[in-house]
Amino acid sequence: MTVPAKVAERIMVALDYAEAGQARQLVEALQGIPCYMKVGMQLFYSAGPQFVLSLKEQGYKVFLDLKMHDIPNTVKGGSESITRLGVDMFNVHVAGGKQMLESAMEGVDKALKGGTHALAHPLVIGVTQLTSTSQQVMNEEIGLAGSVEATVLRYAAMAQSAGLAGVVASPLEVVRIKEACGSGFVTVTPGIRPAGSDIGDQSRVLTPAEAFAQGTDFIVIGRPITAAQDPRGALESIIESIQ
Ligand SMILES: O=c1ccn([C@@H]2O[C@H](COP(=O)(O)O)[C@@H](O)[C@H]2O)c(=O)[nH]1
Repeated sequence: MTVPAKVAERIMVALDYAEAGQARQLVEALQGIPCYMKVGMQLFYSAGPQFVLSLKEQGYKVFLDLKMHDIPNTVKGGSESITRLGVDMFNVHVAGGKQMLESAMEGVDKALKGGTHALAHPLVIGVTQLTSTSQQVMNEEIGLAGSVEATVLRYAAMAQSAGLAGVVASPLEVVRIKEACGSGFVTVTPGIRPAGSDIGDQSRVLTPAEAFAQGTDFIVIGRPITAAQDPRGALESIIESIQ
C-alpha cells in the first residue's frame, strides 16, 4: 500500500514497550510509512536516550512523551537535556503552572544557544487533562470543579500565554481549543480508537477519522496498533479509514 506522507506524518505511533527490542521490531514492521514515533515513559525508562537517537538517525520525527511536572528549575534542566536529543516534540503538564511552563521554554532556548551543532526548535506541548480522565474523576478525585472542557480550555490558554506551541487533549475538545487559541495552536490527541476496538483505560475517545474531522493536527495511537496481530495492517487500515 502506498501511504500518502501528508496523512502518515500526522499519525503518532506510541511505542509503549518494556524493551528496545520489541519497539525495534515494530519500527521495522512499519518501515516505509513516514509516521511520527512517540516514545513514552515505559520505553524511555528502559531504553533511554539511545533509542531516541536511533529513531532520529533513521529519519523519524520523534515525540518524547515524558510529561514533565516538577519545580520550574528541574523542568528547565529537563527541557534543556531533552532538546539536546534533537526530538521534534516533547511535553510538560500544564498543571505545573505558568512559571514551570516558562521555565520549560527557557530550557529549550538554553540548549539551542549552547549547542555545538544545529538543533531545530522542538514543539513544546502542554498536557491538559489526560484522555483517561472522565468528568467524574476530574471532579471527585482530582478535585477540579466544572466541566473537563472548561479545564482543558483554561489550561490551553495558560499554555499559550507561556509560549507553548500547543496542547495534548482529547479530540473531543479540539474544536473549542482551536476557536479559543487559533488554528495554528497545535493539538495532539490521544484517546483514539478505531470503530469497534477496545477503549481500555481511555475515557474521552473518538475514531481516527472523527478526530481529523474535528480539525486535530496529530492523532496518537498505541494499543490498536501494538496489540494487533498485524500491526502494519492495523496502521494501514487506520490510514485508509482517514482518507
Ligand atoms: O492524555 C493523554 C496523554 C498521553 N497519552 C499517551 O498516548 C498513548 C495512547 O495509547 P493507547 O494505547 O492508544 O491508549 C499512550 O502512550 C499514553 O501514554 C494518552 O493516552 N492520553
